[in-house]
Amino acid sequence: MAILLGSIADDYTGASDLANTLMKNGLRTVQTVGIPDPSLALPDVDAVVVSLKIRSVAAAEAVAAATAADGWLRKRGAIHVLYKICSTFDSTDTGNIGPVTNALSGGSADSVVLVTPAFPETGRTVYLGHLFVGEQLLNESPLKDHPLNPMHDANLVRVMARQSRGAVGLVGLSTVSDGPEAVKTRLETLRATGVTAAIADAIFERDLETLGTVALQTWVSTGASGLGLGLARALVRSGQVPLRTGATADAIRPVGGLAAIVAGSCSKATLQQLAIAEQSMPVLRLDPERLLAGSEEINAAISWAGDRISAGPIVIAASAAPEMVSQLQSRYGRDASGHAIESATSSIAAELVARGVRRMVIAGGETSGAAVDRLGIPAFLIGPEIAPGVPVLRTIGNVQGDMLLALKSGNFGGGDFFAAALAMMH
Ligand SMILES: Nc1ncnc2c1ncn2[C@@H]1O[C@H](COP(=O)(O)OP(=O)(O)OP(=O)(O)O)[C@@H](O)[C@H]1O
Ligand SMILES: O=C(O)[C@@H](O)C(=O)CO
Repeated sequence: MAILLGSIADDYTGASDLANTLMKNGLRTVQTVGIPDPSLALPDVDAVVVSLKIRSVAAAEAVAAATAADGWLRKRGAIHVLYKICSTFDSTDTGNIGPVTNALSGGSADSVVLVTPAFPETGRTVYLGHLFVGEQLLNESPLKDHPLNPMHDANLVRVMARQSRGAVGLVGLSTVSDGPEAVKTRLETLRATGVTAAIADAIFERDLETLGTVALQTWVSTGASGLGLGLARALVRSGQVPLRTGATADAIRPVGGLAAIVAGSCSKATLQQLAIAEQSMPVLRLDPERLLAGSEEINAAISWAGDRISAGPIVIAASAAPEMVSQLQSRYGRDASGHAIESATSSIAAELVARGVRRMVIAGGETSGAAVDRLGIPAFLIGPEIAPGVPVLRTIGNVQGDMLLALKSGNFGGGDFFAAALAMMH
């Protein structure tokens, strides 16, 4: 299998978001879970997105996993690798965007890595290096209360510099608006002053087309789905890939079986979606304290599901409002409580699949990563889009048989997302 574009995503929902964008912009794409086993048969594609679960792990671990995935993608012919990060730049001061970007560029002094989390379709824009989420600066948006990576600084040049070895520069909007040659000149100027990575402003898709054109001429870039859009359009425009439209028919063949939703995301959008789902489906709110205490709460959830699931879709959620999340974290620690709850929600997902669930929506990036790993799913075909950033996924090579999944990033989707997703998964 020879590919043109490779991507390494720092979480699984982000990977499906990017794969969806690449498909919509003309590239045949698959999403793998880690580096696939050589025996896994993958279809012929233009792009592969390798999903990793490295957003919130120690930097050295993230660098090792991303470097291995990069080697695998290059061996398959990738001419460019996009490190897919969150459109809200989720990371901490000891976080991984800087170290992984440095490692993938090989510390090369030849070019400056373009970095932009802009994704205008979901309201993420960057101006003078500052990230806006809708109309709010990042640090004033609900991301300030994120359970794992609270974001307190909207100035991405500063955020990235705190994580990086080399200096970080800015490619401002006026330069981006002047087109690819102006961006290249700016990068050259930055390179001469020792800058190794540059945050690029982008507000409209045309800005991302400019950045994609420039990035494609380099080895590596770092960004969210918006930069994926720019790279895909640049590849198609350059004639290296014929434009292909639409999800593969295979990806949307019905799988039957039972349907369930598992949520561990505490993001504002997910909390609203759960409140709306409560009006039309049975919803079980897990008790986080009891989840941390042992397996009784998991067993109780499975038994609750068993009594209801043959009658229609059910929802099981650990999600809680920011005040409750911080109370739990102050008692048990941020990482310990997050990981224990992810482990519990993934056990619940596995038990549901063992009881016949074949269509599943999982809300939250870390939550999805833990559940997909527990299920041992090796890869996904990309189906139609449910909401911006969230496609229907069909498993490839799954030992439990074919399943349809939707891995929803915490902040994505409208109020009726859960019902809308299930309506597309048969
Ligand atoms: N009630 C709770 N109290 C504390 N932590 C919780 C609770 N419920 C879930 N969590 C943890 O919060 C984290 C949520 O992160 P996750 O990535 O799954 O969602 P998200 O951040 O909304 O999604 P995304 O990363 O896609 O934006 C997980 O580690 C999860 O286990
Ligand atoms: O870019 C985004 O916002 C999402 O794909 C994501 O990574 C959230 O986890």
